[in-house]
This record gives sequence, C-alpha cells and structure tokens, in this order.
Amino acid sequence: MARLTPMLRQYLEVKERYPDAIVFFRMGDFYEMFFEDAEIAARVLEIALTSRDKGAEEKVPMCGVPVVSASTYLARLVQAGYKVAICEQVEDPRTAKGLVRREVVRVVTPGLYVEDEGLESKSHNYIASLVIERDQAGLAVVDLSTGHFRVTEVPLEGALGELFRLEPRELLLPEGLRESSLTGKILQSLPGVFLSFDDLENLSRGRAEVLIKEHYQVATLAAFGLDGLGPGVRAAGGLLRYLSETQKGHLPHLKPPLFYRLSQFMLIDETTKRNLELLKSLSGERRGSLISVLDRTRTPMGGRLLKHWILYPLLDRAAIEERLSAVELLLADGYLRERLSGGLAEVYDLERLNARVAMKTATPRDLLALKSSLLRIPHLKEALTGKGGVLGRLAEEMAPLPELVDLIARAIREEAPASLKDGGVIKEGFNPELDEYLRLRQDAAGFLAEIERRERARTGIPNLKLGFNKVFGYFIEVTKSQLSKVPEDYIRKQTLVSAERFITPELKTFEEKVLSAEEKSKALEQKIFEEIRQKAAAFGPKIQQTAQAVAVLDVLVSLAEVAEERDYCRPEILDEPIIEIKEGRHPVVEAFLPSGAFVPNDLRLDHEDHLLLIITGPNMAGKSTVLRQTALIVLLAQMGSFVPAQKARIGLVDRIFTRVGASDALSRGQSTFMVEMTECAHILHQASSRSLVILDEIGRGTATYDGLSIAWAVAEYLLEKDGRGVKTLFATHYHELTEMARLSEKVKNFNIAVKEWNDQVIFLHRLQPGPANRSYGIQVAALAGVPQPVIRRAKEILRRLEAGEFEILTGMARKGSRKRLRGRQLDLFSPDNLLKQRLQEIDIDQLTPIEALNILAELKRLAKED
Ligand SMILES: Nc1ncnc2c1ncn2[C@@H]1O[C@H](COP(=O)(O)OP(=O)(O)OP(=O)(O)O)[C@@H](O)[C@H]1O
Repeated sequence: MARLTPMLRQYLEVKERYPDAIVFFRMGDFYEMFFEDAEIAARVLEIALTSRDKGAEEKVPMCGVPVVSASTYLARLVQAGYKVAICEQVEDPRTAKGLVRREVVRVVTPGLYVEDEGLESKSHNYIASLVIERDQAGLAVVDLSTGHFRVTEVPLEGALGELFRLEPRELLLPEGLRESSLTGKILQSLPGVFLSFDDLENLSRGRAEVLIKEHYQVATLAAFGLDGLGPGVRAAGGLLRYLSETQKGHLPHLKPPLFYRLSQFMLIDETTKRNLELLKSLSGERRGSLISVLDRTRTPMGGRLLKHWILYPLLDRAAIEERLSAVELLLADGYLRERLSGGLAEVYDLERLNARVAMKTATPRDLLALKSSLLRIPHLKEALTGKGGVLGRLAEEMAPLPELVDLIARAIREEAPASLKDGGVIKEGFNPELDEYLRLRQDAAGFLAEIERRERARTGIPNLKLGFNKVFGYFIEVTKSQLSKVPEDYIRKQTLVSAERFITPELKTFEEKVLSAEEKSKALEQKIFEEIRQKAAAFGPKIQQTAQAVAVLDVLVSLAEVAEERDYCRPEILDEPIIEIKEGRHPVVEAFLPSGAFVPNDLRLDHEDHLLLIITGPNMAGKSTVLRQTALIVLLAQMGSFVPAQKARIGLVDRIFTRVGASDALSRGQSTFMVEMTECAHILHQASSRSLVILDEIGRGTATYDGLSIAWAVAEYLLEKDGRGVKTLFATHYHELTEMARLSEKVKNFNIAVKEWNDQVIFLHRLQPGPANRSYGIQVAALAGVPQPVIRRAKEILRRLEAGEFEILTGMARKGSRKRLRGRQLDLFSPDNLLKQRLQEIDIDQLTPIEALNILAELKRLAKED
C-alpha cells in the first residue's frame, strides 16, 4: 500500500468494501476501473485496456468509460451478470483540499438496474426476496425502475410457482440457502436469475417491522395489510434493507408495499403459464403467445399491467364485471376509443420517468417527456367525464399537475440536449442571473466582430480573422502572405500550413471574462435544473397515481380494440360451476389462420353430466386446440376481457391445471415420463371442485398398458375428488378410456370429426358427441412423410389386428393356450429368432390378462422397429 499513489490507495479502500463488485471509480468525466475489474470490464465491454503508474515502476491495468454514456456500459456489465458499485466524487474537485473525497453512491445488479437502455419497456424488472419459516414462505418483490412493491405469504410448496409467475431478474435469499437443493430448483425454474445472499435468517420479525415503519414513517403495518404476517414482513423488511444499502437510502419513489394473497387470484402455475403459452410460445418467442394477440397497449405501463392481468385473473365477480363493463362501453363507442388511444400514444413511461426524477438521474429530456405526457392528461380526463364505473374513477384518479407542467415549460428549453453537461438547458427569462451570463456571451459575438473590424483597419490585413479553438482559446489568424503586416504586440501561438495564429493581451482578457461566464452559467444551469427536479420529485405520488390510472385505461382500450377486431363477446360470469361455450375459438390459432378458417366449437362442463369429457380423435384433428381454447377463454373472461366465442357462460374457476404433451424439462435432467407424472401428481393433490383440469395425452410416456391403467385411474380420481369431482377435459389416444362413459353418467365422450376420402383424412376440426371410431394414425404418418413401405406394412398389421387377431390372442392368453398363441403371434408379426426364443421362455399359463397385453404391446413395438 505504501508504494501506491494516494488516489490508488483510496481506490483500494473502496474496493475492499465492495469486493464482489466492479467499482466504477469517478475521475473527472470518466469512470475508471483498475486491476482485475479493468480486465473483466475491458473484455465484457470490448474497450481498450491501458495501464496507470502505481507510483513506482509497476503498472496497474486500467480502463474507463465516459460518464455521459456510462448507462450503456453499465447495462452490458449488469446483463452479463456483474455487480457494479458506482463511486462518485462527493466534493467539488476545484475546492477540495488534497485528494477529492469519493464514496459509493449506488450498487447496481440486474435487479437494481433502472436506466432505460437495459430494460424492456413492457416488462417489470423485479427483484424478489424469499424468507422461509417452517412450511410458510414470505415473498416480497420490488421493481426499482417503477417503484412497485408487492408482498405475499404462500405455503412453501407454492413459493417456486409464484416466483416463476413473477419471473424476477434477481432473487435475494437467506445465506443459509446458498448450497441448498431449493436454490438448485430455483435456478432450474428461473435460468438466468441473479442470486444474491443476505443475512435474512437473522432478521427478526420485529426488526423487519421497524425497518418498514421507519421507511414509510408510519406507526403500524395495518395500513399495508401486513400486520399479522410473519415471513412476509421479514421478506419485505429484508428487501427494503438490501435496497436501502445498495441505493444508499435513496428510495423516495418506492410505493407502499401491497399485500396480496394467492387466493385473491386465479392461480396460474409454472406449467400452465408455459403450456397455455401466455407470454411466450413453447418455442420461447412472443409470437404465438396469448399476449401477442391481446397487446395493443400504447404506453409501457399499460403493457406491464396487461401482463399482470393475464397472470393474475380475478376471482371476484363484481371486479370482473366492472372491467367487462368498461370494455363493453369502449367497444360500443369507437369515437371515444379513438380519442383515448390518440392521447395514450403520446404518454411516455410516467412510472420510470418518475423513478428517475426521484433517484436524481432524470435528464432535461426526461423532464420534457414528463411535461408532454402530463399535457395529455386533461384530454384523457375530459374524454372520460361522465362515463361512470371504472372509466369515471380513472378520470378522477388522473392528475394533470398544471403547476408542474408550467414549471417545466417555463424552465426547460424544448430543444434541450440529452445531458446537462454543456448547458443550453434552461430557458431565457427563467433566472435573471443566468440571463446576465447569457447576455455577456451574446455580447461577446458583437464585441469580437468589433475587434476584428478594428484590427483589420489597424493592420491593413483585409482577410484577418478572429477564431476560437479549445486548445488556444480566441486567436487572430493571418495568412502567410500577409505576415509582414503583423504588428509588434501580436503574440504568436500556432503555425498552420498557410497561416499563423496570434493572440493579443486584449483578446486574452476578454477571453477570460467570457469563459468564466460560461463556466458560471453551466454551474448555475446545473443548480437550477436540480432544483426543478427536486420540485418535480415532490409530485411523485400524484404522478404514480396518474400512471396507474393511465395503465388501466390503456389495457381496457386495448382489450376493447381486440374484441372489436376479432369479434369477441362479453362472457357471462357465474357463481355456479359451469362452463358453457358456444362457438368458441382459440384466440391465437385463429389469428394465424385466414379469416373464417377456424372451425368454432361448442363445449359444456358442469358437475352433473359433463364433468369429465373424454376427447378422442386422430392426431392433428384439433384435440389440443379445443382443450387450450377452453382454458384460455376461462382465463380471458376472468381477467376481464371479452372472449373468442359467440356466447360464453363462465363459472369462476380458482385454478387452471394443464398437463400437455412434451415439456422442455428434458434439459433439466428429468425423463419425459417423470415430468408427466410429477405434473400429474401435482394436479391430483391440488385440484379443487372449482378448478379446471386439462389433460392432454396422459400416460403416453410408458408401456402401453401401464399408461392406460394410469390414465384410467387418474380420470376416476378426478371424477370423485372431494366428493364433487373436478371439471376435466381429457384428450387421449387410448380408445379404451371411452368405456368410462358407460360406467358414469358424469363422463361424456367427444371426438373430433374427420372425413375419409381416397384413403386420406380430411380434418373437419368439429367437436361432436361420441367416441372416435378410428385413429387414422397411419394416414397422418403418411402425411408426415413416413416412407411408403413402412406405411404399407403398418396397414397390413392394422388390418390383421382389426380382423380380430388381437382379441383372439388375448383370449388365448387368458386361457393359457401356449401353443396356439405362439403360432398366431409368430404368424402375425413374422418374428425373428430372437423373438421366438423370448416366446419360448414365457410361461403363458401363469400370465395375468394385463401381462399378456403388455407382451403383445411389446411385440407390436418390436414389429414396428422391425
Ligand atoms: N378448430 C379448428 N379450426 C381450424 N384449424 C384447427 C382447429 N383445431 C385445430 N386446427 C389446426 O390443426 C392443427 C392441429 O391441432 P391440434 O394440435 O389441436 O391437434 P391434436 O388433435 O391435438 O393432435 P395430436 O394428437 O397429434 O397432438 C392446429 O395447429 C391447427 O392449425
């Protein structure tokens, strides 16, 4: 240490306090990084790595980024998963005695990033914290870029699901969980989440309460609905402490924590969110997702709220009806909708602008954006006056804040530059002192012209010019051919190819005056701007309230537009557990087909005679589509949207469960069948009589008869669960399941119609009562391009199976007729020696019917491979 320069010593002291962060060390107009930090940053940011003298002969690796463009570099480091500590000069270098004092003013991680460059405008950037107490988990989430703060308590097994629903960018966990299996599971569910660890386990309930009360200056937690909570309060307090430490206590825009219970909303778990392709398609893109069809929002806060509505459908009938009525009104009044959408399109991200104002990072252009957004508010309010219901309430909640608009309009120049650094931000006439400096600078132009004119006359050099550059300041330029006329008092400063530049004492004195005026005016502009920003910050809560109202309005207008364009209807919301859909459509599939090409379908579910619908039909007929569209229509209805149907009556559903086809869990080291059964177990445990269960092809991942037996037992269990059963749609290729309809009147068979033509199938996509009579698997295989010899052979096997050989075989197996069975099987599948040998080993007399069936299934499989 002793050999280091004082500056590097200061740097190392800072670094010692933030060992796991890259330190951005402010030096003038740059943030510099040293040692290993410099090497990492140079690599990640692709900037030059240089070095600096350590004071002795050794060199220290170093790199730097300009302060003006720092947020871009910051975004890249943070996105690459690094933590950055921003260390500023906290005193004026011009007046500091000795080394300038520097302090870390903010720590930035993926979850603490607030600059626009690295954030998706229509997504929240959440940081969450998790605290576990026995079988309960407390969860708190904050979006620092908007100030949203939410808290919940969930049973431990639901914590992961809720985390997946929120998808935080960063998760704060108790130190003790660092190496735990739970952390491993979290990383599997949320790949790319940035994990931070904190001493949350030793944060007592009492201490956490004090932290919250102190921050919000309240006497009790009752106002936030947090009283009576345990781990929820600790998670919220812990998160607040972490935010306060990293932001150095600077969190004025954080909204009061909003407590919610999972039971207030329809529960959408990880599987359902993925399977129903709510925010992303199965291939991971926005295209093909529900939100891609629904999102017509014009403001970033509207976009974020729409996501929230999709993930948190309501269970309160009155609240749903309110939203639906607003959508209906907007749908009916095209003129109103147009006025509103025009206004909304001109509102910027009020939430993030407000956050930047509060965090003192707002630029002059941010304030202009705030002003022009607020200027739209009176128009929106006016358009909504007298509308009643939600719309009327929104109008009341919007605050146009004319004092703030007026202040910004008087103070900030419309063409203000992006940064404050070079001045030119504050309008003339706003501050007399600033005007004085400005006049001096303007006068300077006249004064310089006067000097030029006078010097030309004095020296007789007609093309003598006055100029300015950053290195030499003001100068007089004389071309080489005129040099002989230059007077004695000119002092030569610079030689160019064809001219020489001079200064005079008079010019130097003048220059000092002008430059000091410039410097003073910049400092004054900075001060004035900060004062205005400070004043704007005082309007924070009103701006947030307005932003929230704008967001709701934006989503409602968006839903009305989609309803109009895609011809959706208003669903009837019921308390009784019925789902009745007439001419329902899949909102996403239909959007990809030509208009009118989608075949609508009717469907009814209830607890009397339509509790379990078994849906059979060939591959590609549209079984999955019917299943998913039913779930999506229910979800849309409960989020307050119109639905793609001619008529829909929806009894409130508390949860939608889905078990659909292959999942991407293979990459997480689980087998397809294991995933299928885990999801299935979850459904069987959790589903209630108010849930909707969608099962697509269950039991397919194992041996045929194991699978069939499981599928059958699962269906039976759901039929009886809790005495009332669970509304279930079950698509299957196990034709045997259709037998269930004979055993219970609550079960109904449906199939999806196809037409046969020239040994080809034509898909009609129409749902009709009764079981499917054929599977057409081979025709679909042919469509898919399976080679002709295989298709011919498959048809041959199928023909013989259908001719009854299958039943004969099983019958024989039951009777234990070893010899005949062997003969038949050999004949049927033209087996090789290996197969013959296997059959010799089987003691058919001891076989149970199921075992016999399994053997046959295996033979079939071998024959197919053959
Ligand atoms: N009602 C419909 N109207 C028009 N096209 C439809 C309809 N239903 C499905 N389709 C089309 O058929 C395709 C296959 O549908 P889907 O995946 O639902 O079939 P499936 O019966 O579940 O098939 P598999 O058994 O192979 O999974 C869809 O991608 C869609 O293009």
